[in-house]
Amino acid sequence: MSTKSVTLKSVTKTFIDDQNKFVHAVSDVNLVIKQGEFATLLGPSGCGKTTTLRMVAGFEEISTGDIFFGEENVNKISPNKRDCTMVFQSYALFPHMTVFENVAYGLKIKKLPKEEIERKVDDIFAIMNLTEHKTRMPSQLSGGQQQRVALARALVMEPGVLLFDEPLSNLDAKLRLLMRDEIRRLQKRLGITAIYVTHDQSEAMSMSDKVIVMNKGKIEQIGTPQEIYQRPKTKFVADFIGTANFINGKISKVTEDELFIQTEDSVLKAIRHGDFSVDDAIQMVVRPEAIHLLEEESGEIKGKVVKSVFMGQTQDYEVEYNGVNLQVTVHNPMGERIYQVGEIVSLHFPRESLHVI
Ligand SMILES: Nc1ncnc2c1ncn2[C@@H]1O[C@H](COP(=O)(O)OP(=O)(O)OP(=O)(O)O)[C@@H](O)[C@H]1O
Repeated sequence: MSTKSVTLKSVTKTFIDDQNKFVHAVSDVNLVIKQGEFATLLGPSGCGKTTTLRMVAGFEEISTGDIFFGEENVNKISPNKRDCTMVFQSYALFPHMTVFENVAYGLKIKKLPKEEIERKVDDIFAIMNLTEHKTRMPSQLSGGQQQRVALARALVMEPGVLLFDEPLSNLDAKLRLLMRDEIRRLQKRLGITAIYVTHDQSEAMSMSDKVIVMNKGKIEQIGTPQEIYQRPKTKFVADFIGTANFINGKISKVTEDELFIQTEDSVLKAIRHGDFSVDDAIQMVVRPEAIHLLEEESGEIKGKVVKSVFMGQTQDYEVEYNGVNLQVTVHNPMGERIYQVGEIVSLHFPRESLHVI
């Protein structure tokens, strides 16, 4: 299987809606997905992720810009000639064909010899444990099984690029988790380049080498799941991925690797990433699990507990600090001191947990 990189250069898509108005669905998207990489387009409904994927597949013509598979510009190549296959949310299996015939269909169209088709389909069935369902009709399979057949049908074509359009949305929560693992396992095993569209952040975080966060047709940030979570570039990214607390402040001192930030009543220290100057008004992002709560007398920075809820695996707090309610999560609270509503606590912000945007 010769997998390919995918490059988007200044790609835009403008639609004209029913009222003859322009809709800028995708604006100036630049992106490189390396060979064998699993990249996820993530963002809220309407951010342009499906349109981007459909342009890669060739289902949607691009308005301006270029798309490359490897070195080849595919702008003018029709979808059926592009070296990619798409797995859809709706499975899109042929209801009148058996599982075997569904998976063999694309190879038949390609006019491969019968024996080769049988060998390839059998191989993919073996990899995916689908052999026992070979002679069944799609209607005799569960949703999860149907989606696995749809995945087998895409993989058997040995495409240069594999595309996924929210493939797990129709499955129940437990099956979604299993399928995530299965897709990722197969993608790694085959070393195939994959582009995956979802609005589910945990899906994106758990599967991807690279996450591309989109908002209003533009890319907000590209990074590994860790980078996106720990070092969001914008407020939008911080807010969209996980739970984020925001603290306003002003830079009071800059050293080679640290920032000192003056808040209303205290000075906090953060690790410096990027260029900042003294007096810059900034906002810090801090995740709920990164804030430590200590007894009142243990530190200088004080807050008041306004909510304290036992959630089993965690104790979730809201702590009022400088007029803002911070979300604080303590994992594995067994054996930890539980603070009650109304108590004054000390807040500790480890410097690596404060990220300045
Ligand atoms: N054929 C079309 N004609 C007009 N506008 C369109 C068309 N297709 C998409 N749009 C608009 O383009 C924007 C981006 O749509 P797109 O489907 O790419 O978003 P999305 O992020 O995939 O959202 P969702 O998760 O809801 O599918 C939206 O404002 C949408 O209404």
